[in-house]
Parts: sequence; structure tokens; C-alpha cells
Amino acid sequence: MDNNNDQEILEHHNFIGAETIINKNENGKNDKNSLNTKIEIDHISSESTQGVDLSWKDLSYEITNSKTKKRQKIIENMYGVIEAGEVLGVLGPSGSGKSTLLDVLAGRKDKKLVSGEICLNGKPGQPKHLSTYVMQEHVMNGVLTVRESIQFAADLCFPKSYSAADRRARVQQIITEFGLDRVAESKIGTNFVRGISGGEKRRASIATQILTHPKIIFLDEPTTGLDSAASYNVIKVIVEMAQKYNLTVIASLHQPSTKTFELLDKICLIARGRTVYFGDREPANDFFERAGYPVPSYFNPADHFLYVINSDFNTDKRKGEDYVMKLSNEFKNSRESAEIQEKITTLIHKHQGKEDIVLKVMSKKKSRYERNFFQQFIILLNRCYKNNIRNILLFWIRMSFSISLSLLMVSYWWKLGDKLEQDSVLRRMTAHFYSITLLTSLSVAAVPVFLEERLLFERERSNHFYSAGPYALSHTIMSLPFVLIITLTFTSISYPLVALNNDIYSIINFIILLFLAALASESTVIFISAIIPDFVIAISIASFAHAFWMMSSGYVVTPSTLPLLLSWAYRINYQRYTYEAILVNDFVGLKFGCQELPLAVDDMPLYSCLYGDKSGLSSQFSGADVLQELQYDETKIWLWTVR
Ligand SMILES: Nc1ncnc2c1ncn2[C@@H]1O[C@H](COP(=O)(O)OP(=O)(O)OP(=O)(O)O)[C@@H](O)[C@H]1O
Repeated sequence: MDNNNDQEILEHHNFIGAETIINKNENGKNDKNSLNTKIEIDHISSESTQGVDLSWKDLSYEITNSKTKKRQKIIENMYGVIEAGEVLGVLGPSGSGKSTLLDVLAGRKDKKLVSGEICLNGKPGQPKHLSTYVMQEHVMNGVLTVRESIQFAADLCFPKSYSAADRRARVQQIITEFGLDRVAESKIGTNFVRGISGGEKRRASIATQILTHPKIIFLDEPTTGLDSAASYNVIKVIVEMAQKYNLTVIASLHQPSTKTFELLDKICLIARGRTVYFGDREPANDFFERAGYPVPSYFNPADHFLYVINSDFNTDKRKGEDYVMKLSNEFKNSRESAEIQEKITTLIHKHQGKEDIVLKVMSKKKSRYERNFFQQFIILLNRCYKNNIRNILLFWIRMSFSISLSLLMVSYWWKLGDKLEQDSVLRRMTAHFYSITLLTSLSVAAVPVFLEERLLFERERSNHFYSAGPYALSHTIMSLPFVLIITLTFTSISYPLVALNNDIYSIINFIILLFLAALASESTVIFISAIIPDFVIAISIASFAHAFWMMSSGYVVTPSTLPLLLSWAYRINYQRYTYEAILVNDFVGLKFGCQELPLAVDDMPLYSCLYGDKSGLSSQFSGADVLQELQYDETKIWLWTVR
């Protein structure tokens, strides 16, 4: 096998430590079986010997201030270097630009607003495809156990060459590495279910995101909200992982304790978007001493540095800026800064002329999903099933609403169907209208659940776990039985007690039509939650949308008298189609009695009919007469169902 074939196999397996393996081939020959075996072994142990050194120069991010319309630099002329296996802590006061620096390095900002150069192993490049960005919030599915959450990530993210047993072994390995053995079978926890501690949640969340050992890991404030012991444990695990797998880690930190601070290899101190110090942790003391701010004895150096570089509380804005400028210039002219600049240049020379297989293979790896559409769908379906079964509270809330509303209907229209006089026609129509509108209103209660899911979806999709298609399909399919049960419960109480058309065909049709309306309403709520991330706005819009469909359904105001704005909505309104189809379904075959008039001609009784024959001679009219008057063509029922 030649080198090209080696390359293909390595790329096929998304192998990370390619160079090492090729060099390690025995007898100086490239043997396919031995190569594959090594790749498998490597997959199982997740070895990835070659790391990525990250450096940046003159990095700025400039926006146009929406109020003043002036250009504003959020970070300015930053430079730095971090080698594989090291952990860099980005420290600075609130609003100093820590998250912006991470975002710019991770390629999460608009490129047009970014200037400067980012290098991977000394060559210009973007870390996006080799990195994972661990966000501040530990968005996880609270009803799953720690092991299930990590297993889910492993099933989706590991290459096809991993067997189920390999994946389980790797999950166990990462659980141990992250010190989660004791809580592996415990649920993460929700508002209602007591779960694992905050520190354990954070470690579990990070574990699911760095499972495949991306070469570079960005962590946005991984310790926020944790006590100092939990923060220490989180950073300790990250440092150990970085050393063991030669990973490059950049973490923004708020206020590390002395012990946590001592775990960091390098620190980057930022104030007002400028570098005030960058380099190894220990020499920082020396730099600040020379600058006139020595670290007091028995004082946490991190606290001291953050105190010194914080000019936010300087009442004179100009003075605050000058102060930061002075410190920043002092660093620029320091020997520590010169060393960093030199290191950036050395890296470029070190990697010059070498083909970087790690970068090549890794960039291909992240540009596609590890599982195909169907596999993603099955894995997501399984998780969705567990989620729905364990997150049963929402289901019961909706069930209890469904039962209450159906009882409300019964109390209003008790045995209405048995009364076949003409006065009952309008009441019958009202009962149908409310059965649709009440049942569909229940879906609004699902907004918070979809919004919570949305955060998880965004995080997992951005980490290339799966695409939107299988996610939407699995959730739609899983919601079907729940919507059906709610519809059946509503119908089984209200339908017989309101005594509607007891023909079996009519009953089945009624259930199908209500079920489809409930699904359409559920889809509307999902759509609104998908485009509006704010809970209050989303729930207000979902309620408004429901009221809007209700008002334009043709019941409250007849279609011919609908205002222009609502008449277009009438044409696409799912509540309208359900309402009209349900009326057709119920009214066909019924006979209603007209009101007998006290006057009689030649002893022949006279009648007043609201529908049908109005000559006064007919004592009855049919359901079809009502439909004809309303212009609901009975033959359209299946067309409406489809709509
Ligand atoms: N797109 C933007 N438009 C206007 N101002 C912005 C924009 N992006 C960032 N900023 C401002 O830039 C500054 C730096 O923001 P950034 O989020 O990077 O700070 P931070 O150090 O991470 O803060 P914190 O620790 O509070 O999260 C802040 O004052 C922020 O308001």
C-alpha cells in the first residue's frame, strides 16, 4: 500500500495522530492490516499525540456602535501564543472583552469585523473545525443520567469504526477521567427532580462536549456559579485532560481562587479590550512588581491582578482609559512581551515547510456528521422517547387541562345532541368551535419545554452532533402519541356527554380532525419557539397566534364579513378547515325540527324554518340544508382534512 492509500485510510477514519502511526509501521513497510489495527487501538484509547499550537497577532474586533454610530474596538491589537498541552486562563474585569477574544479565536464572530492573524501550528488558519466551544450554561437534558448523556454524545460523535462496545468503553473512561463515577447513574436534574451538584453538572456538560478530544477547547467561564472547591475540580480535570491528550485549552475565568489559579499554565489579563499581561503565570508577579504593583504577601495573585487592572470604578473615564493604556504599553515594552512575540515567530519557523496532517484531517472531520440521517434520527428518537417518558409532568399538566376543558364543555352543552330542534343548530356549531379552540390552546403550555430544548439543540448542532432534519423528525414522531392521547381523552369525555353524532364514521372522523388540529397547533408553537428565544415574547406570540386563528376561523365573524386583513388568514387557517370539516362530519344525516307557528291554514300546520324549505309547509330541515346555507360543501371533507 502506498502513502496515498495510507492517507485515505487515515482520513476515512478521521484519525488524529496520523503522522505518528505512519512512522511507527513495522519493517519500514506500510501494512494495511497493521495500520487499521493501530487506528482501532488509537480510537479506543483516543490517543492523539500531535497537538495544535495556537497563536494570534494584532487581533482586533471592531463594531459600529448602534447608538453613537462610531466605530468601537471591543478588543485591540491582541497577541498571544499557547502550545498544545497548555491551559490558558483569560482573566479580566466584567466587560473587558474575555468572551469576545474567545469568540474571535473560535471563529464565532463576523470575519468582516475581525482584523489580525490567527495561526495554527505557525500557519494562518481558523480553529473552528478543530475546536469545541463550551458555553457558559450547562444546557443538558435533566431527565437523563450522566452516563446516558455522555453515551448519547458518544453514539453521535464517534467515527463509524467505533463499535458499540468501544463507545461504551470510551464513555466509562471519560466518566472516570472527569471524576463522575459516583454519580454516573444519577439524573442530571431538573426544576422538579433533584439532580447532581452544580460542579458535577458542569463537569458532565464539559465531558459531553469534549468527548472526542477536539484539538482546541474554548471554555467560556466554566466555573461561574460554582464554589471554589467545585471550580478547582473543574479546572483540574481540564488541565489533566490537556496534558494527557495534548489539547490546547483557553478558558475565560472570573475570579479563580489561589489554588485554581495555580493550575493554569498561562494567563492573559485583559482590561478594556487591551492585553495588560500575557505569558506564563509565575512571571506575572515579577511584571506587576516592576510596574509598581507588587502582589502583597498571603494574597491571591489573581485577585490582586484583577484589582489592579480594573479601572471601571474610576469616576474620571479619561483617567481610567489612560491608566489601562499605561499598563498595556508597559507590558508591550516588557521582556515578557518580547518573549511572546519571539515565540510566535519561532512557531512559524518550526512548522515551516511541514505538511500538517493533523490540521488537514481534523478540518475534514468537523465539516461533516459522523452518523447518517437515519442513524441520527434513531439515536434522537431514543433520547426523545426517554425524555418524554421521564418528563411526564408536562404531559399530566396538559392532560388535566384537557380533562377540565372537556368537563367544561359538558357542563355547557350537556346532551345537546339529543335536542334536534332548530334552536340547537347554533349551539351545536358553538360546541364544535370551542372543542377545536380549547384543545388547540393547550399546546401553548409547551413553549417553555421547546425553549429549553432549543438551547440544547443549538449547542449540539453547533458541535456537529446532528442536523436539523433528524431532530425535527424525531421530535414530531415522538409527539404524535402524546397529542393523540390528549385528543382521545378530550373526545372520550366531551363527545358522548354532549351527545354528538353517534355514527361510528363520524366519531372516527371527529377524532382524526381534532388530532390534526392539535398537531397543527403544536407545530405553530414549535415554530414560534424556534425563532423567538425569549420565553415571555414567545408565549405572548403563541397566545396571540392562537387568538388570531380563532378570530379568523369564520365562526366568530362569518367569512363574508371578515375584515380584509383577516380574510387572507381565513384562507390558510387550520382552525377554519377543522371547524368546517367537523361541521360537515356532524351535520350530514341529521334532521332538525322547525318551529310550529300558532296559525294554521285549513288545519294544515305552518312552520318557521331557519334553514332549508322556508315556505312554511316543511316541518324539518336537514343538516345538509344548514351546510348548504353556510356554503360548506360536504364533498370537501377529505380535502380539508389534508389541509
Ligand atoms: N456587538 C456588540 N455591540 C456593542 N457592544 C458590544 C458588542 N459586543 C461586545 N460589546 C461590549 O464589549 C465589551 C466586552 O464584552 P465581552 O462580553 O467580551 O466582555 P467579558 O469580559 O466577557 O464580560 P463578562 O465577564 O461580564 O462576561 C462589553 O462592554 C460589551 O458590552
